[in-house]
Amino acid sequence: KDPNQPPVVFHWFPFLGSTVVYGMEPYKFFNKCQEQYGDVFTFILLGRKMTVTLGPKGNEFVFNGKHADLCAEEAYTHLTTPVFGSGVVYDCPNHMLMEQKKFMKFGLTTETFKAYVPLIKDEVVNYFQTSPFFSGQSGKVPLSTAIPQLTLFTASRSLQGREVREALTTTHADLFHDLDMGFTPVNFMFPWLPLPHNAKRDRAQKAMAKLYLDIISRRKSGEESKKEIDMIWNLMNRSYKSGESLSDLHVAHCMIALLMAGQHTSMATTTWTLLHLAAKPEIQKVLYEEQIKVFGKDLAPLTYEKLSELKMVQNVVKEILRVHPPLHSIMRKVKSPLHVPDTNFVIPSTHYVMAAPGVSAMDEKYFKNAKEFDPFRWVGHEADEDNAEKFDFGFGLVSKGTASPYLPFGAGRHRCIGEQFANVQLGTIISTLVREFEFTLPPGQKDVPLVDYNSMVALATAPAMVHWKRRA
Ligand code: HEM
Ligand SMILES: N#Cc1ccc(COc2ccc(/C=C/c3ccc(C(F)(F)[C@](O)(Cn4cnnn4)c4ccc(F)cc4F)nc3)cc2)cc1
Repeated sequence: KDPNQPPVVFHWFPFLGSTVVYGMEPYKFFNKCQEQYGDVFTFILLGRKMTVTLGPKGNEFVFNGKHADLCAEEAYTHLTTPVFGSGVVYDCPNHMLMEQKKFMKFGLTTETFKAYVPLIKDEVVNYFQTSPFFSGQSGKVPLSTAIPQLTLFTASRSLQGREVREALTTTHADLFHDLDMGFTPVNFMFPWLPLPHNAKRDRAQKAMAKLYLDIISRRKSGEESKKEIDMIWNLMNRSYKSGESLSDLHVAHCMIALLMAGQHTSMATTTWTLLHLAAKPEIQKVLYEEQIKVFGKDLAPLTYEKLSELKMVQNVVKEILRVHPPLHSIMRKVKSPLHVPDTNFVIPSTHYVMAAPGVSAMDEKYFKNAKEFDPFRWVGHEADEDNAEKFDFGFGLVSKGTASPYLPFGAGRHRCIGEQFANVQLGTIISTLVREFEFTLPPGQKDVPLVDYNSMVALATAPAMVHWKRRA
């Protein structure tokens, strides 16, 4: 027992360690360990030594650690590169990822969001006008089936572009599913296992990349006029500071990365939102009244400018991300022995570090009635992050999120660049659905379903059924 190393969580079997109890219920595991060992402890995850640092200071330690000491690409590349493709995100040096994120942000401007809102709204209306789950005056819908389709259609029509939208519902629908099956924690643990689903994943990755390459070459030959602004147009013909251009293949791989990023986080967040609104109809009423206040009693069409006036929609999204942050574990590989501030601990370079911002986001110390879904708690805190300290890592100013208990989009060098797009997509979907329907949980069901942690993001256990009724 080395006094300079964090305590190791008790476990019966070497290698397996705490894998199952962590994998099944990460938060229950983290809270139990926090009570027993404090904010810094090490557990064994399939033979890997994971040193967890909890609380605002623990979040700060991982998110704002020096890139020389903490490496994201070594922690994630086995999971992401087989799915996204080579040469991008975690399959390249960090300074190139910083430039890729800068390119991506160039494609996520106010002008693009203004164009995206009507496209997203049309996809939502088209969905519930054609989906068998939404025929008649009332009915029920399994959100675990419906929402992944809704988020895929809305994100592909806007950010991905029309050709990708068409392909994902026809020629490439099954390929997307095969690729998606490869984006799972099991691969995180056993990337090298020659499982059949990995062969399908690899075939799907090549086919998806080819779809983007064909679109890019058609656009370069002038066949397609630049009448719409999607992320493919934005990434084409970009060059790094070194002068090296972002190749068409790497554009394709960045687009797959953005497709996977947006799909999993948005479908989880949209599903949890509808479940919590169904559990609290009084909040749906407040949202509906806000639509009337902002758009008039005839409910004028949604616009990007007006979305920012929908404070209650924003508070609902903030509260959903507090109670259900999609990414429950943030990991880095330790590159050199690392002292943990305010402790005697030095973490050796054989370890990984893990942050779990969701633990402090659900801690009574920072949020009263932390377990309660209460969007009103955010009223008056609209601009909290705007005052946080900001820094530019190469893709624009981001908040360093210094020692904050609430970091659903991370902080520092690896902070999310999709936050604004996610808020536009979620805000438009929620507003369009609330105008049209009232949702309730199935009769007799008191609360939202349990969390299924076996996917890449914290999902609602299927089928996540809700009942709906068309508004008069
Ligand atoms: C509710 C929606 C979302 C949430 C909660 C979310 C959360 C996060 C978090 C926590 C990180 C930091 C990961 C780490 O530090 O290891 C991150 C990074 C990132 N996210 Fe998101 N994300 C969301 C949506 C999106 C969307 C829609 C996109 C793309 C359009 C996106 C693209 C990215 C990228 C490119 C990174 C950078 C990864 C890095 O620098 O290592 N995210 N996101
Ligand atoms: N037996 C067993 C057993 C054991 C353990 C378990 C549970 O173990 C775990 C461990 C970790 C995790 C999730 C972490 C994690 C990290 C990174 C990423 C990501 F990189 F992919 C992402 O950040 C995602 N992202 C960001 N923004 N939007 N999406 C991203 C970045 C850039 C990008 F361009 C595209 C991206 F999409 N995804 C997920 C889930 C489960 C289950 C079973």
